[in-house]
Amino acid sequence: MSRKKAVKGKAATSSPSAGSPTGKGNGKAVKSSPASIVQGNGVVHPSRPSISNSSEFYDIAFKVMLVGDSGVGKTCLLVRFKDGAFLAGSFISTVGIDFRNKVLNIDGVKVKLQIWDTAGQERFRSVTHAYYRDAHALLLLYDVTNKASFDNIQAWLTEIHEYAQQDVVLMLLGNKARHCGKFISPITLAVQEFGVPYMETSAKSGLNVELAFTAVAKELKHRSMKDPSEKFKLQEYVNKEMKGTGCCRS
Ligand SMILES: Nc1nc2c(ncn2[C@@H]2O[C@H](COP(=O)(O)OP(=O)(O)OP(=O)(O)O)[C@@H](O)[C@H]2O)c(=O)[nH]1
Repeated sequence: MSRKKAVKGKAATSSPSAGSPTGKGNGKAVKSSPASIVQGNGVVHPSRPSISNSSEFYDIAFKVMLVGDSGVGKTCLLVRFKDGAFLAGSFISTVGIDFRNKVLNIDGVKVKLQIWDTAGQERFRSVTHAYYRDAHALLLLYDVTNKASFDNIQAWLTEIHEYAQQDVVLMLLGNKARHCGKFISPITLAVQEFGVPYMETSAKSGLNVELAFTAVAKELKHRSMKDPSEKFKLQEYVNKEMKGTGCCRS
């Protein structure tokens, strides 16, 4: 297997807010960065991301997209995974889309994840639609403390079925969860009805964040290697490794 070199992008976000597939949202602050690939008018050019070289080598690479309502914690989840830090303070909504890379060692194979952080706001929906078809995996986030974000899951799933590849790896993440015993919240129970692998995370504490990306990387690696001797079941793996049941907010 020839080893390739990873490239690194910078996360960048911005704008006022309000957004979900159903148009609901919560108005917030503005943030921007010179590394953002969003142009002045909010139009994104998928073929011209801002990238810089990095010295990390990898064997296989995949694109993973973070989607979900504005404010559920997509940017924070990515920052926690990439930098091990929590973006505390006032909520600054993402404008358009941006990405960060991380190379994971999955059973001796270097798997590069190029993780796209999308804006949850309705007004960027047409921009993010263009990226769905290239995504190998989608992490659909909701906020365990915000029922509206859970209620919007079905609308997000409809979008995903419309724009993403049929065989895309899909996982639901209930973010802002907290490890607090065996109690299982009504939302957690209801999420199981979607028949999509799910787990609960906290970008704030770091709970299960590494696991969410590792599980997806394992699934993608397993599919691409097509090794019949190696059986991998995403939900079973997550259930075995997951800490906490996420009944509380973090
Ligand atoms: N308590 C708690 N707060 C969180 C967590 N993750 C994110 N937040 C907070 O939730 C707010 C929104 O987080 P973001 O990561 O900006 O949300 P987003 O989904 O990227 O929002 P858009 O960019 O508008 O799509 C911020 O104030 C974060 O500090 C978490 O795990 N626990």
